[in-house]
Amino acid sequence: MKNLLSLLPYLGRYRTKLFAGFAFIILTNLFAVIGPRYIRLAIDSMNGSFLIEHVLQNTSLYVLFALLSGFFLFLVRQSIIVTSRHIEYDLKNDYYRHLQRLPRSFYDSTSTGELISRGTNDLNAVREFLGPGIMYSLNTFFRLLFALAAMIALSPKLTFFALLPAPILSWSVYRIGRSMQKRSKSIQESYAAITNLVQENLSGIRIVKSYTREAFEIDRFEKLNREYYGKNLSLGKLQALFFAFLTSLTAFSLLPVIWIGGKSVTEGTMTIGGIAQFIVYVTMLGWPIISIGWVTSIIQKASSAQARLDEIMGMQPEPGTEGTAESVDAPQQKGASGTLSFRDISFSYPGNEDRPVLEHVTLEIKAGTKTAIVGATGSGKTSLVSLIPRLYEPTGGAITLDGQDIRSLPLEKLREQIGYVPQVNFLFSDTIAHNISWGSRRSSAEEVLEASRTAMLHDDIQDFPDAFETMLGEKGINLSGGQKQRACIARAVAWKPRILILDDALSAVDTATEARIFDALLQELPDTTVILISHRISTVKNCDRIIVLKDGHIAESGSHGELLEHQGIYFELYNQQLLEEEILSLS
Ligand SMILES: Nc1ncnc2c1ncn2[C@@H]1O[C@H](COP(=O)(O)OP(=O)(O)OP(=O)(O)O)[C@@H](O)[C@H]1O
Repeated sequence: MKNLLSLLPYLGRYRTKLFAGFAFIILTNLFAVIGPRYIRLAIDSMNGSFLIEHVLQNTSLYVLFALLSGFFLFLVRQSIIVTSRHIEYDLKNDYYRHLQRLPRSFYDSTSTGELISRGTNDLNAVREFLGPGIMYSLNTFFRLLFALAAMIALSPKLTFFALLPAPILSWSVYRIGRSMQKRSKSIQESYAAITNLVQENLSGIRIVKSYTREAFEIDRFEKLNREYYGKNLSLGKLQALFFAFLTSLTAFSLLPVIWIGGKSVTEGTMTIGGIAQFIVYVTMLGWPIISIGWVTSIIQKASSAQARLDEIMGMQPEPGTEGTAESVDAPQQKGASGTLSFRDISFSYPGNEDRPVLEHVTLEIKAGTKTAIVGATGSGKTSLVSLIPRLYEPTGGAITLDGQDIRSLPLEKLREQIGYVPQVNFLFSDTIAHNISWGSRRSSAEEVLEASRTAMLHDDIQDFPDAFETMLGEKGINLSGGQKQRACIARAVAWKPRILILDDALSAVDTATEARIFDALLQELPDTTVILISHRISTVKNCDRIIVLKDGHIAESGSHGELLEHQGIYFELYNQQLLEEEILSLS
């Protein structure tokens, strides 16, 4: 229950509407409880003589109060349920905004399906609490308060007997409610697992199809779905039992009312109209008492859902992102010249601290130079460059940009200087023009055209049905692997970065084309500091400097000529690739 306290600031934002809703709940219940008084007066007015005016007058008043109660009930829904929708809107925005600010390392250990499930299923459970949950809790409270007061005023003795089943009711609500909470928590976990499976499967549908694992995946889905279905059925059964049990228990309350009430009428201590009024109250209390069980399950469900949301919302966002202290205090950087310096950098991935990936790397990359990083797979190339935009933080040492520690720069300002093309590229379901200008809020149509030329994608685009306006992805055409990679390079170029990082960015095109594209690219961007990761010597040989990484250390460094003279790892790699080319040309 205390998990729900984190919703207080949201409730506070809409306090006026909520207070109005609170007042409307009091009014609707007050009128609902006043109404039955006129049933008593109407019945008692018939005692001995039948005066139609009395009956009409009292029944009209009863109807009037019922109408007033209905009107305020309408306003209750308008204020409380509408507020819950406002808060749901705020919560969704905050959740998504927070997800955007969480560090890259968070996404290494959390599945997308899990995050989607929390943002939909859990958030919906919280919304149900904020709307129906709060509304029915307050309604039950005031209905009980007013109806009990009216019942005691009529007959304290009869009220006592009518309430005799109440302790059994409360105990049952508590016991069954706990069991329902356990089941709904387990349902939410199952739902998250299903979402994750579907999300992963649809993303990897090409692999599933190429390995003909459709039946296997259908089977996996069915298994999880059966589990989810079974859990829902078991909760449904429990709820059905719960409601049936509570409904019959409330009927038991009528027995003592009729028995002891009847005796009071014969003794002359109560009128028949009084008994009728009393019975209306007892039936009036039926639904609020039953809804205690329902509201309990809503609250319990929302409490575990909020705990799951808080787990994510409590995670530390990336330091220096908008709204955090670091970005406010940090000095404003107006465009760097692009000299990067790695000073004694060590690094291991979060959670893998015993496995160092980089150790004591010291390296200076001068502004405007072109540096290549080569090395065996797993030697730490991607890890090294991912420290530049601070996707991860080094465990030792510091990186400076134009002499300034990058940790002291606002993250946004730092990343504004960098164009990063990762190994695994990604394009959005949007037009090719929007994909290229995406992020670079300042790109004009000419700049998009220019960037596509630099990435040597322009000719391909002209062949697309709607040129730059061609839709990509789900609703549009699919690009070839090489075209996708060049579109991602064009996006980075359109960003006009000071520093351009290309991580194996053209692996899907042949060696000669890769070298040609890079040579052109390097010439087009004379002032940009370029860091290029590639396995191909033909691509890196024209760079100013080539760094050879081996097991997280810099093993060699120099120009193509210098490294060949050195006759080390690079030399071996060169000869190996030369040999491969010769064999290929012979075959
Ligand atoms: N997110 C991660 N969490 C934990 N370990 C990781 C993670 N990413 C990479 N590693 C490990 O870090 C080491 C270096 O990986 P990295 O991707 O930097 O190598 P690389 O030289 O770029 O390799 P490749 O040429 O295959 O891309 C590898 O041992 C890899 O298993």
